[in-house]
Amino acid sequence: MFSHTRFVYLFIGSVVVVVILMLYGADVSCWYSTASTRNYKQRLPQCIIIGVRKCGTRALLEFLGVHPDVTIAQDEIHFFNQDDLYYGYGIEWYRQRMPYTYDGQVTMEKTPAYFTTREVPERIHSMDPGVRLLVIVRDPVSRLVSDYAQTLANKLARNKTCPSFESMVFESGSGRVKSYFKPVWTGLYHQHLQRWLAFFSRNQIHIVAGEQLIRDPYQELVKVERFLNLTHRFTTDQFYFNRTRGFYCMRNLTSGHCLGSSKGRKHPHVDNTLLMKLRDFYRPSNRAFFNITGMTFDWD
Ligand SMILES: Nc1ncnc2c1ncn2[C@@H]1O[C@H](COP(=O)(O)OS(=O)(=O)O)[C@@H](OP(=O)(O)O)[C@H]1O
Repeated sequence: MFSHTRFVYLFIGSVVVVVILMLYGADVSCWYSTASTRNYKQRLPQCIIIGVRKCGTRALLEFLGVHPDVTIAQDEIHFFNQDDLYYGYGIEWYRQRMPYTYDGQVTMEKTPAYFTTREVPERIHSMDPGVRLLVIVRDPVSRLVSDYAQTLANKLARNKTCPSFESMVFESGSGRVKSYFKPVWTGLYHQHLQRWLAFFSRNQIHIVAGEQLIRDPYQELVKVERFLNLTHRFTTDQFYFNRTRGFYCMRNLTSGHCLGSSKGRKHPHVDNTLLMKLRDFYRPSNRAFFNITGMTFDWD
């Protein structure tokens, strides 16, 4: 038999343990509210980061995941862009790839290939015409060099050689930009966005400035918070600048977390005349993009 005093000690001890766990960031809500009352289940995403590849999609997703009302799918799902594979499995397959969420939380996934794949806007629209979309963009010239840096790193990791940036991006005889080369046309943001606007209204699509997310993540995240009608829960101290990485990382009560080493690679040197040619190539598309979005960026 427990004495009265032992019971009091046990009770106080349990409260102390719970408080310590909460201080260390553990979610103990499930201990006092049953899963069924808060409807804990897998849901289709109410918000998708659709692109653009190499513009900061992973940083955006993980930073948004810091918000208590956002739950993110860790992997890129590629459901809507993989015709013969995943899309054929049906929407239930997709739902099962999503994290569990409570009522009122936003489920989010990111697959950058959605932005440039022709069939995807219609497919996402048929899943949910009211879905919110996030598009993060960056200077298309740096985006292209970043894409090349990734190809180069992957080849080197497999002990393979990689053609030069110049030979991949420019035609050998004429020196013209290979506009038909996927890494090049990915940066023609206005063309892709037009296809999305055939299915979604402009106010369903929020554009995130990639360079700004690098410089000051908090400010860009607050804009997304507003776009998604989330309660304001971001604070500046959730993000800290890591000098070694040269990027902002996330902080919780116990530790910090930076993105993996494949994010923020050193870019290979590209000759200035090639960069100038690429700037000329992208300029009309950039301007069309600024017109459609009603936004301007410091790349032109
Ligand atoms: N906080 C933080 N940490 C690290 N990296 C950051 C961060 N914020 C933005 N970025 C930029 O993200 C670029 C990679 O973009 P993505 O995540 O969209 O790449 S991918 O398409 O998923 O492969 C990556 O591009 P590169 O610098 O060219 O590697 C980064 O510039």
